Amino acid sequence: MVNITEKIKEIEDEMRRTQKNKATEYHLGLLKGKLARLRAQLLEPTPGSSTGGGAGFDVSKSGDARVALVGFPSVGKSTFLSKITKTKSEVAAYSFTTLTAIPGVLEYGGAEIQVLDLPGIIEGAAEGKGRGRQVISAAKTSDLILMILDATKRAEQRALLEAELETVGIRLNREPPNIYLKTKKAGGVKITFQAPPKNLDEKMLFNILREYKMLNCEVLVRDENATVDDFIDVIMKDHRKYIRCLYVYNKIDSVSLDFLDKLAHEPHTCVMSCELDLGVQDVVDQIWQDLRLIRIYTKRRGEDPGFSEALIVRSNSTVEDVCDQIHRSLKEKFKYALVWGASARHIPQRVGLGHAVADEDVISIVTK
Ligand SMILES: Nc1nc2c(ncn2[C@@H]2O[C@H](COP(=O)(O)OP(=O)(O)OP(=O)(O)O)[C@@H](O)[C@H]2O)c(=O)[nH]1
Ligand SMILES: [K+]
Ligand SMILES: [Mg+2]
Repeated sequence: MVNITEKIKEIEDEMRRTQKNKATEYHLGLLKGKLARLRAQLLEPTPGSSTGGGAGFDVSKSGDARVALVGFPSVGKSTFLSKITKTKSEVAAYSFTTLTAIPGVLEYGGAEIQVLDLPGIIEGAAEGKGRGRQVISAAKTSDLILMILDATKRAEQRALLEAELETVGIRLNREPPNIYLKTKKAGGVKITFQAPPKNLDEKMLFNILREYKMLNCEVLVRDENATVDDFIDVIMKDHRKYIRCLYVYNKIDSVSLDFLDKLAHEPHTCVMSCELDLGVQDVVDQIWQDLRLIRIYTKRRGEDPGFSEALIVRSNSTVEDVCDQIHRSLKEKFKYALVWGASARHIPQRVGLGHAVADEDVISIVTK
């Protein structure tokens, strides 16, 4: 493990020493590729060690979605968990009060959302400082990252944390790059650009593919703005995770109104004070929106829909997913469904298994 960390340092140093210009562009691209590979290795679990590698905390997933609370020490993660769930996680003024993952359940609109309170992380977490790697692994398994920030601390805290998550392959509030890559058994490398690329060229991609020993593959770059980093993300796609992130500034009781206003206008951002109970419910509402979960109410023929109990499915779900939520074998008996609500073109609309559902749809399933 030390060995890999040293190698990473060496490459990082070399990249810092190398001036950025046309002549060094290919070399830098190659170094980036090497770096991404080493970092992925660093996160592989090492056999025989219980703490090392990418092992997360031993908390099994439960409920309809998982939200991870990530932040520096003492920003108020445990205070927030204790406020929005029935779980009491220890709160104190000193750093590293929380030493492991503490799960709580947030009930919202009939859904159960698992919220994970995590130990604070510090700069260098991705390289294994503190419990950083475990925290980051837990964050990687979540559907939404809540980055809790202290409104009274320096502004760079957010960029520092983002960099730590970025280093281990988490991509916040971003879509996967629009690059198609398919490995083949033979035929060499074929690279096509849909439009003239602004930041890439064929030679650069060849070099990087060779570094990854990918000698037979087809590449189609659809995005003219794609970068070397995007290309590496596509190659390393098994190690990349695209997760939504909500930035939450806590302790706004201790900052000026002007500053508060500035923070509140940043994208994907909420502000709150757990101490004064300000904005906490807004954060909870935003969590629900960002999770993009869908509530489906079912209705039996001739009866009113059961609004007291919702079935929860993920965004982009279909009637088939709804059937699977109800019972594993239901879709074998499925004839058609009637849908009332936002996804229906007329009311009710008769649909098949492939119909995409929307939040608060009412569905009646008719079986054979
Ligand atoms: N002024 C102010 N203090 C707060 C607020 N929320 C939490 N605190 C205080 O901040 C300190 C740290 O709170 P914790 O909830 O333990 O923070 P944490 O992020 O869980 O800390 P670690 O587990 O050590 O990483 C405590 O003294 C809290 O009382 C707030 O809204 N305003
Ligand atoms: K603390
Ligand atoms: Mg804590």
